[in-house]
Amino acid sequence: MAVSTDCHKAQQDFPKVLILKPISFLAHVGERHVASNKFTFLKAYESSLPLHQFLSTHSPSIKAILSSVGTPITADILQLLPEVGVVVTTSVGLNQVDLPECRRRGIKVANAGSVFSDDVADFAVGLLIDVLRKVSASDGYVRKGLWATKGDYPLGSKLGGKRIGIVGLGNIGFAVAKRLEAFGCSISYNSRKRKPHVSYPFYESVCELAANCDVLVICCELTDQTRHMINKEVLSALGKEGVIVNIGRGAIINEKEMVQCLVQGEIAGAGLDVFENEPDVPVELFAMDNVVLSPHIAVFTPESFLDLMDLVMGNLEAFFSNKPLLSEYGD
Ligand SMILES: O=CC(=O)O
Repeated sequence: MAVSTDCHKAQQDFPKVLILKPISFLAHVGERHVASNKFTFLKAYESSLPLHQFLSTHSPSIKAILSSVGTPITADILQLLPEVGVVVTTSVGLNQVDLPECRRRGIKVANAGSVFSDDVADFAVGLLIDVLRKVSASDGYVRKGLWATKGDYPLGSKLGGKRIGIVGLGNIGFAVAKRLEAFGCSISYNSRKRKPHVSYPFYESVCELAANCDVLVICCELTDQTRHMINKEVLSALGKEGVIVNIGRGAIINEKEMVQCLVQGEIAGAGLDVFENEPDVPVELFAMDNVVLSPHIAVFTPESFLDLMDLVMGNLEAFFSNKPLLSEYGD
Protein backbone atom coordinates (compact mmCIF):
# COMPACT_ATOMS: atom_id res chain seq x y z
CA MET A 1 0.00 0.00 0.00
CA ALA A 2 1.46 3.25 -1.11
CA VAL A 3 0.47 5.46 1.78
CA SER A 4 0.95 3.35 4.88
CA THR A 5 3.82 1.54 6.53
CA ASP A 6 2.43 -1.98 6.32
CA CYS A 7 4.57 -3.16 3.43
CA HIS A 8 7.86 -1.37 3.63
CA LYS A 9 9.65 -3.32 0.94
CA ALA A 10 6.90 -2.98 -1.67
CA GLN A 11 6.52 0.71 -0.95
CA GLN A 12 10.09 1.38 -1.87
CA ASP A 13 9.34 0.31 -5.41
CA PHE A 14 6.58 2.85 -5.97
CA PRO A 15 7.58 6.14 -7.56
CA LYS A 16 7.76 8.90 -4.94
CA VAL A 17 5.48 11.89 -5.23
CA LEU A 18 6.23 14.84 -2.97
CA ILE A 19 3.37 16.69 -1.26
CA LEU A 20 4.45 19.84 0.56
CA LYS A 21 1.17 20.88 2.21
CA PRO A 22 -2.14 19.07 2.79
CA ILE A 23 -4.35 18.91 -0.30
CA SER A 24 -8.03 19.15 0.53
CA PHE A 25 -9.22 17.07 -2.40
CA LEU A 26 -7.12 14.11 -1.23
CA ALA A 27 -8.97 14.21 2.07
CA HIS A 28 -12.29 14.25 0.19
CA VAL A 29 -11.66 11.32 -2.12
CA GLY A 30 -9.33 9.43 0.20
CA GLU A 31 -5.67 9.52 -0.72
CA ARG A 32 -5.41 5.74 -0.95
CA HIS A 33 -7.68 5.96 -4.00
CA VAL A 34 -5.39 8.48 -5.60
CA ALA A 35 -2.15 6.69 -4.79
CA SER A 36 -3.94 3.46 -5.62
CA ASN A 37 -0.95 1.19 -5.08
CA LYS A 38 0.99 3.06 -7.71
CA PHE A 39 2.77 5.89 -5.92
CA THR A 40 4.17 6.66 -2.52
CA PHE A 41 3.19 10.09 -1.29
CA LEU A 42 6.02 11.72 0.64
CA LYS A 43 4.29 14.23 2.87
CA ALA A 44 6.71 16.92 3.94
CA TYR A 45 4.16 18.44 6.31
CA GLU A 46 4.03 15.25 8.39
CA SER A 47 7.77 15.18 8.97
CA SER A 48 9.38 16.62 12.07
CA LEU A 49 12.39 17.60 9.95
CA PRO A 50 12.75 21.20 8.76
CA LEU A 51 11.59 21.39 5.14
CA HIS A 52 14.99 21.86 3.53
CA GLN A 53 16.36 18.86 5.49
CA PHE A 54 13.37 16.72 4.53
CA LEU A 55 13.81 17.66 0.88
CA SER A 56 17.57 17.08 0.91
CA THR A 57 17.08 13.68 2.52
CA HIS A 58 14.55 12.51 -0.05
CA SER A 59 15.63 14.51 -3.11
CA PRO A 60 17.33 11.65 -5.00
CA SER A 61 14.04 9.75 -5.18
CA ILE A 62 11.62 12.65 -5.77
CA LYS A 63 10.69 12.90 -9.42
CA ALA A 64 7.20 14.33 -9.09
CA ILE A 65 5.42 16.97 -6.99
CA LEU A 66 1.68 17.04 -6.37
CA SER A 67 0.48 20.43 -5.17
CA SER A 68 -2.58 22.60 -4.79
CA VAL A 69 -3.46 26.25 -5.14
CA GLY A 70 -2.09 27.47 -1.80
CA THR A 71 1.33 25.82 -2.10
CA PRO A 72 4.00 27.90 -3.81
CA ILE A 73 6.41 25.83 -5.88
CA THR A 74 9.31 28.26 -5.95
CA ALA A 75 12.71 28.18 -7.60
CA ASP A 76 14.21 27.73 -4.09
CA ILE A 77 12.21 24.56 -3.51
CA LEU A 78 12.92 23.23 -7.00
CA GLN A 79 16.61 23.87 -6.48
CA LEU A 80 16.57 21.34 -3.64
CA LEU A 81 14.99 18.75 -5.95
CA PRO A 82 17.33 18.13 -8.87
CA GLU A 83 15.50 14.96 -10.01
CA VAL A 84 12.03 16.48 -10.28
CA GLY A 85 10.55 16.18 -13.75
CA VAL A 86 6.91 17.07 -13.22
CA VAL A 87 4.68 19.30 -11.10
CA VAL A 88 1.06 18.16 -11.09
CA THR A 89 -1.36 20.64 -9.55
CA THR A 90 -4.95 20.21 -8.50
CA SER A 91 -5.67 23.82 -9.47
CA VAL A 92 -6.52 25.38 -12.79
CA GLY A 93 -4.51 28.53 -12.07
CA LEU A 94 -0.75 28.13 -11.89
CA ASN A 95 0.38 31.46 -10.46
CA GLN A 96 1.72 29.60 -7.41
CA VAL A 97 4.20 27.67 -9.59
CA ASP A 98 7.43 29.29 -10.80
CA LEU A 99 6.70 28.53 -14.45
CA PRO A 100 9.81 30.21 -15.91
CA GLU A 101 12.00 28.10 -13.59
CA CYS A 102 10.11 24.94 -14.61
CA ARG A 103 10.58 25.86 -18.26
CA ARG A 104 14.29 26.52 -17.69
CA ARG A 105 14.72 23.15 -15.97
CA GLY A 106 12.55 21.26 -18.44
CA ILE A 107 10.12 20.35 -15.65
CA LYS A 108 6.66 19.54 -17.02
CA VAL A 109 3.62 21.14 -15.41
CA ALA A 110 0.07 19.78 -15.44
CA ASN A 111 -2.96 21.61 -14.07
CA ALA A 112 -6.59 20.66 -13.45
CA GLY A 113 -7.42 21.28 -17.11
CA SER A 114 -11.13 21.78 -17.66
CA VAL A 115 -12.26 19.54 -14.80
CA PHE A 116 -13.74 22.45 -12.84
CA SER A 117 -14.83 24.76 -15.68
CA ASP A 118 -18.55 24.04 -15.29
CA ASP A 119 -18.45 24.41 -11.50
CA VAL A 120 -16.63 27.73 -11.67
CA ALA A 121 -18.90 29.02 -14.40
CA ASP A 122 -22.01 28.04 -12.41
CA PHE A 123 -20.61 29.89 -9.41
CA ALA A 124 -19.77 33.01 -11.44
CA VAL A 125 -23.36 33.14 -12.69
CA GLY A 126 -24.57 32.55 -9.11
CA LEU A 127 -22.51 35.47 -7.84
CA LEU A 128 -23.79 37.72 -10.60
CA ILE A 129 -27.45 36.83 -10.02
CA ASP A 130 -26.90 37.30 -6.29
CA VAL A 131 -25.42 40.79 -6.74
CA LEU A 132 -28.01 41.90 -9.30
CA ARG A 133 -31.07 40.43 -7.59
CA LYS A 134 -29.78 41.01 -4.02
CA VAL A 135 -30.30 37.39 -2.95
CA SER A 136 -27.86 37.36 -0.01
CA ALA A 137 -28.73 40.92 0.99
CA SER A 138 -32.46 40.24 1.09
CA ASP A 139 -31.84 36.96 2.90
CA GLY A 140 -30.07 38.96 5.63
CA TYR A 141 -32.96 41.43 5.66
CA VAL A 142 -35.51 38.68 6.29
CA ARG A 143 -33.36 36.91 8.91
CA LYS A 144 -32.92 40.12 10.88
CA GLY A 145 -36.72 40.50 11.05
CA LEU A 146 -36.59 43.73 9.04
CA TRP A 147 -39.29 42.70 6.54
CA ALA A 148 -41.92 42.90 9.24
CA THR A 149 -40.68 46.17 10.72
CA LYS A 150 -39.37 48.08 7.71
CA GLY A 151 -41.39 46.67 4.83
CA ASP A 152 -40.31 45.69 1.34
CA TYR A 153 -36.70 45.37 0.33
CA PRO A 154 -35.41 47.42 -2.65
CA LEU A 155 -35.77 45.58 -5.96
CA GLY A 156 -32.80 44.19 -7.82
CA SER A 157 -31.84 44.54 -11.47
CA LYS A 158 -32.72 42.15 -14.34
CA LEU A 159 -30.03 39.79 -15.63
CA GLY A 160 -31.53 39.28 -19.10
CA GLY A 161 -30.36 41.95 -21.53
CA LYS A 162 -27.18 42.79 -19.61
CA ARG A 163 -24.02 43.33 -21.68
CA ILE A 164 -21.43 40.96 -20.26
CA GLY A 165 -17.69 41.44 -20.75
CA ILE A 166 -15.69 38.26 -20.25
CA VAL A 167 -12.06 38.92 -19.37
CA GLY A 168 -10.19 35.77 -20.42
CA LEU A 169 -12.10 33.55 -22.87
CA GLY A 170 -10.58 30.18 -21.97
CA ASN A 171 -12.54 27.09 -20.91
CA ILE A 172 -14.04 28.88 -17.92
CA GLY A 173 -14.75 32.12 -19.77
CA PHE A 174 -16.54 30.19 -22.50
CA ALA A 175 -18.61 28.27 -19.99
CA VAL A 176 -19.66 31.55 -18.32
CA ALA A 177 -20.48 33.08 -21.71
CA LYS A 178 -22.61 30.09 -22.75
CA ARG A 179 -24.61 30.22 -19.54
CA LEU A 180 -25.19 33.96 -19.66
CA GLU A 181 -26.22 33.85 -23.33
CA ALA A 182 -28.95 31.44 -22.27
CA PHE A 183 -30.13 34.09 -19.77
CA GLY A 184 -30.54 36.54 -22.66
CA CYS A 185 -27.32 38.50 -22.09
CA SER A 186 -25.04 39.72 -24.87
CA ILE A 187 -21.39 38.71 -24.66
CA SER A 188 -18.15 40.40 -25.64
CA TYR A 189 -14.65 39.63 -24.48
CA ASN A 190 -11.04 40.56 -23.95
CA SER A 191 -8.27 37.98 -24.19
CA ARG A 192 -4.58 37.95 -24.98
CA LYS A 193 -5.57 37.43 -28.60
CA ARG A 194 -8.75 37.50 -30.63
CA LYS A 195 -10.08 33.92 -30.82
CA PRO A 196 -10.55 32.62 -34.34
CA HIS A 197 -14.02 31.13 -34.91
CA VAL A 198 -15.53 33.10 -32.01
CA SER A 199 -18.29 35.47 -33.03
CA TYR A 200 -18.48 37.46 -29.77
CA PRO A 201 -17.13 40.99 -30.23
CA PHE A 202 -13.48 41.22 -29.16
CA TYR A 203 -11.95 44.22 -27.39
CA GLU A 204 -8.20 44.48 -27.37
CA SER A 205 -8.36 46.91 -24.46
CA VAL A 206 -10.01 45.82 -21.23
CA CYS A 207 -10.92 49.45 -20.60
CA GLU A 208 -12.85 49.63 -23.85
CA LEU A 209 -14.55 46.34 -23.01
CA ALA A 210 -15.59 47.79 -19.64
CA ALA A 211 -16.92 50.97 -21.29
CA ASN A 212 -19.18 48.84 -23.50
CA CYS A 213 -20.49 46.47 -20.81
CA ASP A 214 -22.72 46.39 -17.73
CA VAL A 215 -20.82 43.52 -16.13
CA LEU A 216 -17.21 42.33 -16.18
CA VAL A 217 -16.54 38.68 -15.29
CA ILE A 218 -12.87 38.04 -14.57
CA CYS A 219 -11.91 34.58 -15.82
CA CYS A 220 -8.29 35.04 -16.88
CA GLU A 221 -5.07 33.76 -15.33
CA LEU A 222 -2.97 35.80 -12.95
CA THR A 223 0.30 36.63 -14.71
CA ASP A 224 2.71 39.56 -14.67
CA GLN A 225 0.61 41.03 -17.49
CA THR A 226 -2.76 40.64 -15.76
CA ARG A 227 -1.74 41.65 -12.21
CA HIS A 228 -3.79 44.75 -11.29
CA MET A 229 -5.08 44.91 -14.87
CA ILE A 230 -8.50 45.83 -13.47
CA ASN A 231 -7.76 49.20 -11.91
CA LYS A 232 -9.60 52.42 -11.19
CA GLU A 233 -9.55 53.42 -14.85
CA VAL A 234 -11.21 50.18 -15.93
CA LEU A 235 -13.74 50.32 -13.09
CA SER A 236 -14.62 53.95 -13.89
CA ALA A 237 -15.14 52.88 -17.51
CA LEU A 238 -17.50 50.15 -16.27
CA GLY A 239 -19.44 52.92 -14.57
CA LYS A 240 -21.88 53.56 -11.74
CA GLU A 241 -24.33 50.87 -12.85
CA GLY A 242 -21.56 48.36 -13.49
CA VAL A 243 -20.94 45.10 -11.65
CA ILE A 244 -17.72 43.13 -11.41
CA VAL A 245 -17.49 39.39 -10.75
CA ASN A 246 -14.12 37.80 -9.99
CA ILE A 247 -13.61 34.04 -10.03
CA GLY A 248 -10.02 34.28 -11.38
CA ARG A 249 -7.44 35.51 -8.90
CA GLY A 250 -7.74 38.40 -6.46
CA ALA A 251 -4.65 40.23 -7.67
CA ILE A 252 -6.01 40.62 -11.21
CA ILE A 253 -8.02 43.47 -9.65
CA ASN A 254 -6.31 46.31 -7.83
CA GLU A 255 -8.28 45.55 -4.68
CA LYS A 256 -7.60 48.86 -2.98
CA GLU A 257 -8.89 50.79 -5.98
CA MET A 258 -11.91 48.49 -6.30
CA VAL A 259 -12.81 49.02 -2.63
CA GLN A 260 -12.51 52.78 -3.14
CA CYS A 261 -14.76 52.61 -6.20
CA LEU A 262 -17.34 50.63 -4.24
CA VAL A 263 -17.18 53.00 -1.25
CA GLN A 264 -17.62 56.00 -3.53
CA GLY A 265 -20.40 54.41 -5.58
CA GLU A 266 -18.33 54.49 -8.76
CA ILE A 267 -19.48 50.94 -9.55
CA ALA A 268 -22.75 49.33 -8.48
CA GLY A 269 -21.56 46.09 -6.93
CA ALA A 270 -19.24 43.11 -6.91
CA GLY A 271 -19.34 39.33 -6.58
CA LEU A 272 -15.97 38.16 -5.32
CA ASP A 273 -14.70 34.63 -4.77
CA VAL A 274 -11.01 35.56 -4.74
CA PHE A 275 -8.95 38.22 -2.99
CA GLU A 276 -5.47 39.67 -3.12
CA ASN A 277 -4.31 38.41 0.29
CA GLU A 278 -6.44 35.38 1.07
CA PRO A 279 -7.85 34.64 3.55
CA ASP A 280 -7.82 38.37 4.39
CA VAL A 281 -10.70 40.31 2.92
CA PRO A 282 -10.87 44.13 3.03
CA VAL A 283 -13.11 44.93 6.02
CA GLU A 284 -14.89 47.72 4.14
CA LEU A 285 -16.57 45.03 2.02
CA PHE A 286 -18.26 43.38 5.01
CA ALA A 287 -20.69 46.25 5.46
CA MET A 288 -21.71 46.49 1.80
CA ASP A 289 -24.91 44.74 0.81
CA ASN A 290 -24.14 45.30 -2.88
CA VAL A 291 -21.13 42.99 -2.52
CA VAL A 292 -21.31 39.17 -2.33
CA LEU A 293 -18.30 37.39 -0.88
CA SER A 294 -17.20 33.76 -0.93
CA PRO A 295 -14.01 32.08 0.32
CA HIS A 296 -12.38 30.91 -2.94
CA ILE A 297 -14.79 28.01 -3.34
CA ALA A 298 -16.09 28.57 -6.88
CA VAL A 299 -13.84 25.87 -8.17
CA PHE A 300 -14.83 22.95 -5.99
CA THR A 301 -17.63 20.44 -5.91
CA PRO A 302 -17.17 16.95 -4.53
CA GLU A 303 -18.67 15.60 -7.77
CA SER A 304 -15.77 17.06 -9.75
CA PHE A 305 -13.20 15.65 -7.33
CA LEU A 306 -13.66 12.22 -8.91
CA ASP A 307 -12.78 13.64 -12.31
CA LEU A 308 -9.85 15.43 -10.72
CA MET A 309 -8.67 12.19 -9.17
CA ASP A 310 -8.67 10.52 -12.60
CA LEU A 311 -6.79 13.45 -14.08
CA VAL A 312 -4.17 13.60 -11.31
CA MET A 313 -3.61 9.85 -11.49
CA GLY A 314 -3.54 9.96 -15.26
CA ASN A 315 -0.94 12.74 -15.27
CA LEU A 316 1.31 10.96 -12.76
CA GLU A 317 1.00 7.63 -14.54
CA ALA A 318 1.69 9.27 -17.89
CA PHE A 319 4.79 10.97 -16.51
CA PHE A 320 6.19 7.79 -14.94
CA SER A 321 5.60 5.84 -18.14
CA ASN A 322 7.08 8.51 -20.42
CA LYS A 323 3.78 9.30 -22.08
CA PRO A 324 2.35 12.77 -22.85
CA LEU A 325 0.66 14.35 -19.82
CA LEU A 326 -3.13 14.58 -19.99
CA SER A 327 -3.31 18.28 -19.14
CA GLU A 328 0.14 19.69 -19.69
CA TYR A 329 0.28 23.43 -19.25
CA GLY A 330 1.23 25.26 -22.41
CA ASP A 331 -0.21 22.62 -24.74
O1 LIG B 1 -8.72 28.65 -7.91
C1 LIG B 1 -8.62 27.50 -8.11
C2 LIG B 1 -7.95 26.93 -9.24
O2 LIG B 1 -7.21 27.62 -9.93
O3 LIG B 1 -8.14 25.72 -9.46
